[in-house]
Amino acid sequence: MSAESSGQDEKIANLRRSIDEIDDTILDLLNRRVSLAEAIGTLKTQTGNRVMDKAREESILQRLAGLNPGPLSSEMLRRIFVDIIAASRQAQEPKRISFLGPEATFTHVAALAFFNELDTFVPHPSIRDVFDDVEKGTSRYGVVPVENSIEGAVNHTLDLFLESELHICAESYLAISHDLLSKSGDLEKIHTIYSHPQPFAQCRTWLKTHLPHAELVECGSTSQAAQKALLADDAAAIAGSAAARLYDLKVAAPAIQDAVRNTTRFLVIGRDAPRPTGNDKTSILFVTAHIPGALFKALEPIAASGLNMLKLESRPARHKNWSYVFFVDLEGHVENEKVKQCLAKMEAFCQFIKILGAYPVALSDA
Ligand SMILES: O=C(O)C(=O)C[C@]1(C(=O)O)C=C[C@@H](O)C=C1
Repeated sequence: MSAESSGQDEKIANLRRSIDEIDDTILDLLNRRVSLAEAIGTLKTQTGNRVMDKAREESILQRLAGLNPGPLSSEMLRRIFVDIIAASRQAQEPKRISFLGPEATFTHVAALAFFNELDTFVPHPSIRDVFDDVEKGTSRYGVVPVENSIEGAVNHTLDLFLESELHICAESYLAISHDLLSKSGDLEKIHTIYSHPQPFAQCRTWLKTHLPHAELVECGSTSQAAQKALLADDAAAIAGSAAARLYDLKVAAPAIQDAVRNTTRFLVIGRDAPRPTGNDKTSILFVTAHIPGALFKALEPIAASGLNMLKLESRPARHKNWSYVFFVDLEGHVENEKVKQCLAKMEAFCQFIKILGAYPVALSDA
């Protein structure tokens, strides 16, 4: 190779580096633009306005044409921005969201609170069905429970992350309050109570004290329990207030759960990778190597880097007996240098490590 052509190659490599840097900035700006358009979309749908505003779009295109110094041609500029606006408009459209149903369960309430009420919410009978729907692209997001402050982890959700390519896009906490609901709202009339095993467990003391002779009948969900309570005058259901509204039941006794603070954490799953906000967490899963002190060694970089470990959970690895998968939530975003370096150090002590997502920390009142 001649000295001249190797000089040219280096020049091209340098120019390409500059182009890569600009592309990074364009990508960041495009995502910021889409996020702003999403926020406008939410406000528009809340106020009943149409998303499409042709006049505003045209004024954006005219304004940019007037500002364009070249060498980009006016025609190309227009084409590019027509596509950029189309992408923003698409992000403003109502989304399809799958959740662990049926309707009026706490997961449904969490999904409604997190997304826009005008989005389409689709109930599914199992957590796996929610994952499947988002994986296939039928729904853009899924909402699933992941842990309860009293009952602990929702193991099925954790296990599905092992196989799934979906990310955790967000978390959301919901204070769980169980009401005793019946057709008349009269406590004296109640002889049979329907509910899911979890609410029964969480209301044990109240039930023993106030309705010790009532027959307790387990159902697949609190919504199903509410439907059963509609069928007899002496029946009641333990369920949330959303079920009372949906099935037109009256509150015979409000907030009958034994613990004052009962909060469930839900995850929003999808393909988005949220940008750092300055107050984020990163969720990972890993399988340790079969060496003495493997877990200690795998976790040591977290302590050494001064990062807060927000959660540590373990589940049996199904491919091998007495081998475990660990789930860890770390303070910080995976794009932060400190988190990146910490994960790189952890890798040396893990057979397998997977980043499940980096997303904004949600407020919890628990
Ligand atoms: O400004 C608005 O009203 C928007 O909704 C944002 C936006 C855009 O991407 O700039 C998107 C859709 C509308 O048709 C007009 C403009």
